[in-house]
Order: sequence, then C-alpha cells, then structure tokens
Amino acid sequence: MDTASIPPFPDDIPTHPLLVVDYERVKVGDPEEIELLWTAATKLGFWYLKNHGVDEEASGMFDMAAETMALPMEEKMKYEQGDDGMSFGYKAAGANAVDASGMKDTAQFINIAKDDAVAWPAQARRAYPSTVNARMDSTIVPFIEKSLAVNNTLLEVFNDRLGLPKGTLLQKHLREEYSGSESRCTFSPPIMERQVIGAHTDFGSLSFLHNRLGGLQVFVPGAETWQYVKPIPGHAFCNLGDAMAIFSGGILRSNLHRVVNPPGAQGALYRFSLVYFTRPGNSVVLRALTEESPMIAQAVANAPDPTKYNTGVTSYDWFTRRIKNQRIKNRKGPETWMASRGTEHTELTKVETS
Ligand SMILES: O=C(O)CCC(=O)C(=O)O
Ligand SMILES: [Fe+2]
Repeated sequence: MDTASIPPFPDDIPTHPLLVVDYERVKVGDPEEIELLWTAATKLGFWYLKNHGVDEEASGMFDMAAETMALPMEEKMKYEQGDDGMSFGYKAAGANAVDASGMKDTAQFINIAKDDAVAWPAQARRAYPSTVNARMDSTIVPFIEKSLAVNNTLLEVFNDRLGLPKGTLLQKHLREEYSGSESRCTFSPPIMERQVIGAHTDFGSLSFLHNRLGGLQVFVPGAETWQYVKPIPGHAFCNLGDAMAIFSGGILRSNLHRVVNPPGAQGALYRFSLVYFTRPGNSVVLRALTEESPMIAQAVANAPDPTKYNTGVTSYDWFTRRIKNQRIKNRKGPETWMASRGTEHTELTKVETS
C-alpha cells in the first residue's frame, strides 16, 4: 500500500493516549526510559515504541502480505491453519468467532512461525505459499530476527524490574525451543458492521505491532467503552500477553483489545496489520515465578484470586486451547467461546459480548 495516500486518522474521535517509549534509550539502559516502560507495562500493558529500527523490514512484510492475499483462494486454502489449535499458515476470513454469539471475524491471516524462519531453508513446522518462500531471505527472516532482538531486550528489562535472577525470562523463550512465536499479517475488507478481530488478550508474552490504519481499540480498566489507539508513523505498538501477566503474578498487564473497521475516511480502505508475537517455549509451564522473585511472591499473596497464576498447563496447551476454541468449525455454543478465553476471563467477561 502507498502510505502517502492513506487518509489521516480522524481528529474528531476520542483516542486513548499511550506512553511513548524510546527503544534506543531502553537498549542503553537509560533509567528514566526504563521507568517509563515499566509504568506503561504495569498500568495498561500497551505503549508506543519508537526508534526500534524495524520499519524497513515491516514495509517488506506489508508487501509480502499483499502478494499472499492476492493469491487465488484455492491456493491459500492449501496452507490453512486447520482446526486443531495450530496458528501457523493461512487463516480465511470468518474462520474465527469474534464473540460468544459466534459472529464471524473479517480478517485473513498469514502467520509464519519463528521456528520456520530460524530453520530456513529447512522446514521446521509447516510449508507456506510461494509468496512467503520467495521473501524468506529478503524480508521475513530479517523481520523476525530484528523483532526477536527488540522483544528480547524488553524481556530482559522486565526480568530485572521483576527482581528475577538474570536470564530467567529469556530461558523461557529460547530461540532453539519450538514455540507459538510467529509473525502475523492480517488483511480485512471495509465492513462496518462486524469486528475484524474480537476482544482478546494476546496469548503469549510480548506483541510488537505495526499499524498504518486505525481500528485497534483497547478496553482501559475502569472505562465504560472501547477506545481507539491512533497509529503514529514510525511508532510501533507493543503490548504484553497472558504469559507475562501470569509469570509476574499480575504485576504486568495483559490488556483486552479488539480490532474494528478503521474510523473516518480510513474505513473505506482494505486494512493490513503486522505483528510479531513472542511466546514462551512449548514446554514452559505457565505459573507465577514466586520462587524466583520475592516481588512476584508478594503480588500473588496479595492477589484476590492467587490460583489464577498457577494454571497448571504449558504454554503449548494454553495457546492450543485458545486458538482451537475460537474456530467456528469447533463451535458448539457460547461455551466454546468461553473456552477460548485468556487471563481476562474472570474479571472482564462481561465486556466480551458488547
Ligand atoms: O491488527 C491489529 O491492530 C491488532 C491485531 C491483534 O490484536 C492480534 O493479532 O492479536
Ligand atoms: Fe492481539
């Protein structure tokens, strides 16, 4: 998409402001910037990240997404992710529910496993359309490698601020271990009446999101309504997912968000978005790291429901359950949607059908 021709995000609709974190300053250990990141991560779990250095690779990924979405449907469906709870590959629009009533989503996805980028040119997890293979070397591997580096830097900051022994969080996100980590490109047509992606918290640890058009909304704790967050050129969005909320005993927030048709003049356009998701290794058990950090032990001791931080399941099980129960083909009734829920399940269930 020609970014210069994108109509501006309307200036007359309310948006939720996010803190702007400078990646370069975080990387060199600037204490003020780290404090800002910590505030963003503990209050809302969403922030802008500038100076991340991944814009060029992101731009290539948008091109790859356009090339892939333009393939004949029959070709794309050869790489469909299926109904067993795996998310790598292609997802057709309408394959997922967006709410308890079983309303269908409007987004197509092309998701590429971190494990396939690392193993390339060998295949680790699955095969992809020719448009993906053609850009593995030039675009996808560089995008995933850079995104991994950014997310790992942020994970190390959280590790230290949570009082965890050095390397504890990185150990749970080993490059060599298979995981649900992946890049995702989404593509959705201008449809006002339906949600693009239903309300959810992210399934893994850290999401690094590049948006050109609006449509992303957050449900701010204590607020009455969904609020747009505005894309700013050169700024990515970052947000934390369920695994970090659980590891930290709720100190870090995995906030609810959803995607609707972009507002204003942007609403007439087809929407692409791009995320890199860092998720824990498949074997990692999702539990609060109370033995590793007195701060986390304290947070769990003070939590209204400490049991929710001891899930008893691996990252693989958590992820598979959530993906699988979103699939329309697996739907039996509202209980299937409920079975797809993450850490927001207990506190914010009521907003999910709104
Ligand atoms: O497209 C977006 O703006 C966000 C996508 C998202 O929340 C997701 O894929 O988890
Ligand atoms: Fe998300």
